[in-house]
Amino acid sequence: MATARPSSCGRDSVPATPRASIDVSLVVVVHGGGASNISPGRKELVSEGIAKAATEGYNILKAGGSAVDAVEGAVTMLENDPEFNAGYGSVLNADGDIEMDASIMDGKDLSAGAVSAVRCIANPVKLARLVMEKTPHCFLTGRGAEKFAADMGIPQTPAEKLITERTKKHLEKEKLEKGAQKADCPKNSGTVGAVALDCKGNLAYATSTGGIVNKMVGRVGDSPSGAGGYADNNLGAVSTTGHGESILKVNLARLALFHVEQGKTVDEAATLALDYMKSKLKGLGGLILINKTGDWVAKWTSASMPWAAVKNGKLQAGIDLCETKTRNLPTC
Ligand SMILES: NC(=O)C[C@H](N)C(=O)O
Repeated sequence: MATARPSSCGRDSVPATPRASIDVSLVVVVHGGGASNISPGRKELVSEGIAKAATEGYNILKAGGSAVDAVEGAVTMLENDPEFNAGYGSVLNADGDIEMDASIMDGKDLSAGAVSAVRCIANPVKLARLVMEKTPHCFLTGRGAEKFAADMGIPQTPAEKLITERTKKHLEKEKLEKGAQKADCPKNSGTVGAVALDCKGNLAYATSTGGIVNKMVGRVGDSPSGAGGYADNNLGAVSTTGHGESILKVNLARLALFHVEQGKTVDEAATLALDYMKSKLKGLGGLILINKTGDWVAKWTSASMPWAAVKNGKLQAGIDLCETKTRNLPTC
C-alpha cells in the first residue's frame, strides 16, 4: 500500500494533511492511473502532464470556477495528453479500436453524468458533463451518446487521430502475450481522474479512460460508474483507477466514502477500501480522495500511480512510493 504524503513516507497510514482547516481551502488532486512500473524514459513526461493538469484545475478554482469546472478542466488536459490512457492516447480494444468511458459528479446535489464505449470524440469528460447538465439522464452509451454529442455540436475526431504508435505497440504486445486481464497485474495504466473542493465548499470528481488494452468490444469498466468516482458534499470526492472489474465488484469509490462516513481519516478510508479489494479479489488499483474539510490523500496498491495535488498554492506530486516532490506551480 503506497500513500502520497507531504514530507515523509512509509507503509503506515498517516493523514496526508492536517485535519480540520478553519476556512475552506481550494484543493485539487489528480491521478494518471494505477500502473505497473513507468519506464524511466516516460517518467518526466508523465510528471509534467500530471502537474500541469493539477495546476489547471487549481487555476480554475482560483479564478472563481466551481469544483465541477476544475475537475473537467484538469481531466480535459490529461485527455489531450498522449501519455495517458484517456482521450488521445486511449488504449486499444481487441479490434484495434478505441472505446472510451468517462463520468463526472457534482457533490452539491449529486447530479451526475457518464458516457461509455464512445468513439471519435476527443474529450469524453466534456460529453459526460453535457449528459449531466443537458439531459434528464445520468448515463448514455455507444451510438446514443455519439448522437447526443453531434446534437450538442461536439466535432467528430477521426479514430486515427486518437490512436498513437505507443498504443498500437501496446496492443500488439498484449496479443502476443495473450494478455489475460489479471486483477493483480494492472498493466493497463493511464486512466485519469480529478477531485476538487471549491471556495463554496462544493466537491466534485471526474474520471476518464480508454479502459484496458485488448478488452472485448463493448466492455465497460468502472470509470463511468459510482465505483470509478463519487462526490457528495457531506462526505468527500473520490476518483479511482485500477482493475475495473474488481473496482466494480467492491464499488470502490463509494466504499472509501463509506469509511469517511464512519469517521475515518482520508488515509484510513483509502487504506481500508483498497485493502478490502486486494484481500477479497486480489484487485490492485489506486484512488484520490478529498473530504469536506479539504484533507486529501492519494493512495495505491499497484506498483505506481502518478498523482499531483495543489492546496494553498503548493504543488506536491509523485509517481512511486517515497517520491513526493514539492514544487512551484508550473505555468500552463
Ligand atoms: N487503468 C484503469 O484504471 C482502467 C479502468 N479502471 C478500467 O478498468 O477501465
